[in-house]
Amino acid sequence: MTTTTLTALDVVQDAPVIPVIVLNDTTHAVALAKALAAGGIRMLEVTLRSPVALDCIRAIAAEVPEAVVGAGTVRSAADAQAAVAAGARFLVSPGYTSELGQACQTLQVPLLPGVATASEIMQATADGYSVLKFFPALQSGGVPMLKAWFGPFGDVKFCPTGGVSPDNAGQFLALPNVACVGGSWLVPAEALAKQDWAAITALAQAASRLERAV
Ligand SMILES: O=C(O)C(=O)C[C@H](O)[C@H](O)COP(=O)(O)O
Repeated sequence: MTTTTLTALDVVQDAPVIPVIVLNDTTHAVALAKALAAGGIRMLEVTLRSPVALDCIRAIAAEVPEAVVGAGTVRSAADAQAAVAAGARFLVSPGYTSELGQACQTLQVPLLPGVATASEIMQATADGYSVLKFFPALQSGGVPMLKAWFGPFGDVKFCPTGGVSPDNAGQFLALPNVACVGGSWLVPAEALAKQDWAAITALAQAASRLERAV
């Protein structure tokens, strides 16, 4: 897939789970991306939460062609520009502003905007975004909320993130308006610190085998 053809739907349909990754050590980035891709998880959300996040995105983009690196925790147009300049091929935001939506359209980069209310869904869809991150999913109503949204927003696909785990992922993925889920459990801090790439590949394999309705 090239940057120009990747769509938000491509991002959410590639695998049942998008890993939410926090990296504090640039030297871990390439090995981690390879470990996840080896387990069938190619769409990787590297959060802009650490000072080295952009360097990690740059390294994965340059050295792991089997993965598609994106940036998470994108909060502003400036974040979006910096992430794309580093090589991010999709962006994920915890919330939504029209300024961010406009910036991503100018950058021609797919965005999964974060929403937690009907009004936010209406704002994002009015701006042309129909593949949305539901964040924080569990805390904002979880599965019952998604069922309620399916009525008025049946054309919208969601990636619930926040509080999703192997224990409840199946309940989210069984819904007709859930394309995939996001979660941090594929990259446990302990496994990362120990550079236990085999453990991370095993978690990715299990995640890529989760059944989904969409
Ligand atoms: O930083 C962001 O922009 C985020 O997307 C926050 C993440 O969605 C949550 O940190 C997911 O966390 P878990 O509940 O541990 O899976």
